[in-house]
Amino acid sequence: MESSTFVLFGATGDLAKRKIYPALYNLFADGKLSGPLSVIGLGRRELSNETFQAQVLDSLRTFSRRKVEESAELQDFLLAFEYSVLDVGRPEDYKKLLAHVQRREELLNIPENRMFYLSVGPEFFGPIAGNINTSGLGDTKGWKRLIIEKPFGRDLKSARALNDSLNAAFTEEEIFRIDHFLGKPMVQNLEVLKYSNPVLRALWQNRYIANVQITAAETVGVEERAGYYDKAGALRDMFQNHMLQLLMMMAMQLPKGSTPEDVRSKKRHVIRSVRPLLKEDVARHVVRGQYAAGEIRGSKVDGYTSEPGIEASSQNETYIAARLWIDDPLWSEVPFYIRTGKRMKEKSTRIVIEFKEPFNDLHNKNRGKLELDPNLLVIEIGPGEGISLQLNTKNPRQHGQLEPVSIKHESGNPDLPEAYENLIYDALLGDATFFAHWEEVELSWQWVQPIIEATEEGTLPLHSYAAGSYGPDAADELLGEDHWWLDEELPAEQHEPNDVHETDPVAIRPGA
Ligand SMILES: NC(=O)C1=CN([C@@H]2O[C@H](COP(=O)(O)OP(=O)(O)OC[C@H]3O[C@@H](n4cnc5c(N)ncnc54)[C@H](OP(=O)(O)O)[C@@H]3O)[C@@H](O)[C@H]2O)C=CC1
Ligand SMILES: O=C1O[C@H](COP(=O)(O)O)[C@@H](O)[C@H](O)[C@H]1O
Repeated sequence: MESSTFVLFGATGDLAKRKIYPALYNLFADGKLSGPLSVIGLGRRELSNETFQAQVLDSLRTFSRRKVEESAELQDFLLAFEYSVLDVGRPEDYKKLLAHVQRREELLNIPENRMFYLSVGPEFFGPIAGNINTSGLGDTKGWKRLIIEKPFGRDLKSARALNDSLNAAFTEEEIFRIDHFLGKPMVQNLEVLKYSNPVLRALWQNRYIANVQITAAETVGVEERAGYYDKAGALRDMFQNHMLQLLMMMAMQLPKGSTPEDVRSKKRHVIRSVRPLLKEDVARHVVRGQYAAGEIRGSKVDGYTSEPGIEASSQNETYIAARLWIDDPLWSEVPFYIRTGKRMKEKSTRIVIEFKEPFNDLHNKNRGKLELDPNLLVIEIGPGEGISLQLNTKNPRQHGQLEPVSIKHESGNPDLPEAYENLIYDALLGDATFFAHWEEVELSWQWVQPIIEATEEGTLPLHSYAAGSYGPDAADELLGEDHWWLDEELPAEQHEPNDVHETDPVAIRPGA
């Protein structure tokens, strides 16, 4: 990797402290950052370099995955951080910044490679990009890149306007749109799972798959983000970006050895093939919910509208579920069920693939009931990572009765790189595989636009669900004859070892 200058807008903010500094430190400690490092932090408040470095150290001590110990290396790392005052709207501050960047490039003999990370509100993205352009910061002999955070627009129109403003200063190849779900190790593993396992590769299609369920359930509520969340809701906060990205990653098919552009083009194909929703049909395919008071793991919690900063009359959704189809020969007639919500029973992000059971249908039709449990492939994305496959087998201790067992692999490694580490590393390398391309973002907004409009026009009801539950009952109806696989029904939730050594990374466990 060539060395570069990391210019961080929003260096005094929450995201920088919780995610960006720890990610840079972990990359440094893992020996992944080659050459001299130069980080220039920016914000409106006045800070000396020493105070800024002390703040960075504090954030590492609090949030870093790796232990932070006094050492010469740690001192070197901290000395790479310098601070400049910059107000987004003041052109003269960009001139000062350019001089600062150039001084450090010369001193440390760093080529003119510049990474601009915008960890600030989206209203600043356009003005910053414009000022990078006009100040000369963007005229480099090396590369320049832009990392931006979500939210990327509020709807299709604003996302397009935002993209136009970025394109005035950066090409699509230079823009790295962070979706931290794409940095999660298991999400990055999805494609490898498919192409390196002929069994899965063969089964990954409508001939064998009955339905796919993608869930991101959280136990937390709105926390301290009332101002942002009450305007965003689950649709903008999670669904339009993270959930649809998971759908694309799950459904695309790639041959081994594909390039980053292949990955993005296959993802575009998936999202482009998702059957469009008509506004008048939204209520048949989408369920919105809001949490009411309830109990999570034995503790009583307030309802959404009693949370600090939320209006008692708020109609914002904290849960959303949708049923959709991909109009592609590989996936035709396979329903994809997607749901995400706050204050749900368990924290879990997972994909469940339910396989077809033609044998069941045959027996049901001809001879009554056999009722085999379906084969399930469960991909746990977080908080723990794992893969399990539920199969049916005969239990010799129960008169040969058929019962499900699961073959399970848990990564079992708590020290995996975090999403931000993976993504910042890739951006520094210029590898855009796990970043959202503009067309993916635009097509995602296009798909959710009728949901936004139906919500605004009041034709999409808001259902209540008790905190600590699985979401509103209406979301069950969305599945017709299928049903959501609940935490306790899935192999990943079975903890009784029974004949199996607890520490086996790959083990067969008795099923439900
Ligand atoms: N926090 C999180 O977990 C996540 C955040 N994001 C996104 O990341 C971005 C940053 O979020 P977060 O760190 O939480 O926000 P904060 O409010 O904590 O920080 C905002 C930062 O922007 C700077 N800033 C604000 N106004 C100006 C200005 N006029 N000129 C220059 N700098 C300014 C502030 O510095 P100062 O006050 O010194 O000027 C501060 O460093 C947002 O787009 C957010 O949506 C995305 C995912 C998760
Ligand atoms: O982007 C967001 O993601 C988090 C959930 O992320 P996870 O990595 O903890 O699963 C969510 O809480 C937040 O509302 C949303 O903005």
